[in-house]
Amino acid sequence: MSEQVLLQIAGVNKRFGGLQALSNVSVKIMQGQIYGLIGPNGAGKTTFFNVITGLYQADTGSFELAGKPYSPSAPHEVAKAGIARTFQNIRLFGEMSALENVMVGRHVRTHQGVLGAVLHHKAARKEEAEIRKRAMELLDFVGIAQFANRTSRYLSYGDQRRLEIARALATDPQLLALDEPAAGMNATEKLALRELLVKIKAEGKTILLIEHDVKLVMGLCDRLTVLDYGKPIAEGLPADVQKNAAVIEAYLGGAH
Ligand SMILES: Nc1ncnc2c1ncn2[C@@H]1O[C@H](COP(=O)(O)OP(=O)(O)OP(=O)(O)O)[C@@H](O)[C@H]1O
Repeated sequence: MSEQVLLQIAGVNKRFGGLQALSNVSVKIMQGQIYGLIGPNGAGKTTFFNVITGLYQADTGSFELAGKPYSPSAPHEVAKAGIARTFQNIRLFGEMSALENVMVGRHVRTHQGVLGAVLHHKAARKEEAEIRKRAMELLDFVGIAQFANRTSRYLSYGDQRRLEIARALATDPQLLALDEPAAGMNATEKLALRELLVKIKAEGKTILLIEHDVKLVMGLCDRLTVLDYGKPIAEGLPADVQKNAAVIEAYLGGAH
């Protein structure tokens, strides 16, 4: 199988006042990989996600997705370019049904404007039916089709996380960026999440994963980068990173 680079990011710096939150961070993620980003609290992982998804502007850095430069200047532009993300703190539309949440995600890829939808043009109606169908398929794919019509805030925590992933997948992303998807999950939910991520990978998607659960990261990721105080201190295969002295010192040897 010929390996292709999907995401290449080089030389990212980001400063908040006196704090250098990211120092010369670079990653190269190959198509179809699950790539992990780990590090102790405050290491800069979420800041890096926010930079690559357009929520924060980097001070420096170059960004390439599938061989094309992209400019992470605004979240909707990033979604159009083919990156979808979830958040550390779940951000669903709580009063909307599970199905509606996924349909909203799908709208990034649709053609009829808001006006078409409002006026219920024939083409808009047809597109809406297609969106609904695809959204149902995605709910089924993540394993919560039976809750399609349930108001999303009444879903269990694990199912809300699955719903967030379904909504992100609805944009047909080339890269799915997950910010601590296992946070707050019990062991059974984590196991199910792991299976879901393996299934998403099997569909040919590329995943960038921030995760605190080291066992999950080590078992799932093809490669990973470790950040500490905003600096990359190791990069490579999980088995090698696990043995790296700087990593053990900074992270694995501590709370884990
Ligand atoms: N908007 C901001 N303004 C000022 N400082 C910020 C901002 N966002 C993040 N920081 C700081 O940047 C550093 C990196 O934070 P970040 O949230 O990226 O770390 P993290 O690795 O994701 O941590 P955690 O594992 O706890 O989520 C921290 O010191 C944090 O306080």
